[in-house]
Amino acid sequence: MFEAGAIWGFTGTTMASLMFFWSVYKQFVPYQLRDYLEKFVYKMMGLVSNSVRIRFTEYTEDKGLKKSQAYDSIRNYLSMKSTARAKRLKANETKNSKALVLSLDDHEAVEDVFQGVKVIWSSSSRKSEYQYDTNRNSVSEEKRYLTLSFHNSHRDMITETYLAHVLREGKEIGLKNRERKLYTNNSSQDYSSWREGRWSNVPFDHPATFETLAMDLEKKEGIKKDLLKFTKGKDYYRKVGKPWKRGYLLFGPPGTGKSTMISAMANFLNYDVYDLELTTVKDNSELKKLMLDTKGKSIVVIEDIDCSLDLTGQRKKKKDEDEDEEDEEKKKEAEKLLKRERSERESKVTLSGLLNAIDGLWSACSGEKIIVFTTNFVDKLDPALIRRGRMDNHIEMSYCRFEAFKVLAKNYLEIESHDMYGEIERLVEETNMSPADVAENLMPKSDEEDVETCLKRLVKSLEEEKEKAKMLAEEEKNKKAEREVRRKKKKAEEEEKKKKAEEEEKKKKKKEVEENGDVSEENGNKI
Ligand SMILES: Nc1ncnc2c1ncn2[C@@H]1O[C@H](COP(=O)(O)OP(=O)(O)OP(=O)(O)O)[C@@H](O)[C@H]1O
Ligand SMILES: [Mg+2]
Repeated sequence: MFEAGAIWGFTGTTMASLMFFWSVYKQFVPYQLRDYLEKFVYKMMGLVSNSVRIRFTEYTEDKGLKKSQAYDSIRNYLSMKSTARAKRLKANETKNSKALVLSLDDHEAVEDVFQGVKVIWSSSSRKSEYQYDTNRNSVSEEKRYLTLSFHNSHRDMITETYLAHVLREGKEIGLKNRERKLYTNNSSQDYSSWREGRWSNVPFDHPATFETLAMDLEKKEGIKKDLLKFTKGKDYYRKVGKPWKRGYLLFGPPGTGKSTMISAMANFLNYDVYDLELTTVKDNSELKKLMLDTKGKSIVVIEDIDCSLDLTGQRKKKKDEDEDEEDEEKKKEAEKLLKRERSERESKVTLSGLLNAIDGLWSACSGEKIIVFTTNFVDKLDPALIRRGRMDNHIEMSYCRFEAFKVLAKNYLEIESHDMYGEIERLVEETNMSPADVAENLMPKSDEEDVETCLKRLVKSLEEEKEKAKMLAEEEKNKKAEREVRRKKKKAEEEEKKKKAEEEEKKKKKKEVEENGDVSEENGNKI
């Protein structure tokens, strides 16, 4: 008995040669006859070969000549196979792709084996000469297509399993090779007046990675694991009935790497980034549309959420209570309030609108999405906004400690250790300096500056910072003591006032009693 594979091994190769022969020489046949002859040739081949052919065209004609996604995915898949096997390749510079895309050249064939079954892919093109341009001139247009040929006995496996495998793999390759984008929302005014899309984009090319991110190593590994688990969790999320998305809240003082972390996340996952500027969003429905316009495999970012909108329910109340806040803190707060008030005038997005945008019913439209909020003041956010399930992972970005310093020193000075490390370790653990400031000190300012100069500058800065912090703490202590004295004085004055008022009251009452007594005496005498 003959094995189907064996027959295909013989006839398949013959067929591929015949197809190749036909695709090369058909151009010499008048095009009026070509379709007719092609049908005939394929019919004859079908009779002797037992092979099945599926054709995938570059453009889907039924959708007004839209580029076929299946064709692109197959081309990506074949580019992987053909670079290794085919003799003639074609290099394309494709829009949205960061590298050249190599694919099968026209009239070239390549073999693929899946679950022990051999298939042949061939690439062809056909010139159609009955197209007309806008001036009614006849123009020829090349229509490309890929043909998959296989033995009839594998029809079910190929159509059900193999094709799904090819499309899936091809899509993955396409996503990996695509040029990633940084999107930013156009203000509602621009959007309506200029008829632009809701999002504008530029190529995303931030160099930050988890390797260059300075933070506690254990924490960093935890975040990477969490992200990887998320990307592989499609089935899991479906099983537990949750939309496939995850929220991260990054909080910490300025310059601790919150924005850098977002870029590192995007580079790690190969995702696009949507930087959502809430202050320019007109209202809740606009926000909903913006979110609907975002694609999967992306990170939606809202920076400085505490000053984007009036989402901080407790802020005013808290401000009244905490009269003892530092001056600097007050200044920052005032600035943020001003920014917020300005934004309130422009935007009518409310807390509930934002909550809906994050996890309303429709937010699950396109899966695999990460939402990141950043803030300098985590305590001031409404708990509803950051509860687990909405912001699943709360990550504190802290001042630079020794672990983080070592990463920065490796990035900026290419060193792993130095005699001064002991001193620096002690200083960074005692001082609150942001990684941004540490990095600035480590960066050589000229070619003459060597490692030692940079480390010395850092030590000097750390010492100054420590001294400053000490002075500030002292000042704060004095201020606190002064405030306590003032408070006590105020209390004593109030008590004195109260005492005086009580005495006055007593005197008044006594006088009244005395006067009333006189009157009653007078009245008594009269009676
Ligand atoms: N953890 C870090 N690792 C590496 N570089 C860092 C880190 N933190 C800060 N930097 C450096 O400092 C610069 C500023 O950091 P970044 O913008 O990420 O801070 P941020 O926390 O977002 O600050 P803000 O709260 O003001 O937005 C970055 O360009 C980066 O070079
Ligand atoms: Mg930032």
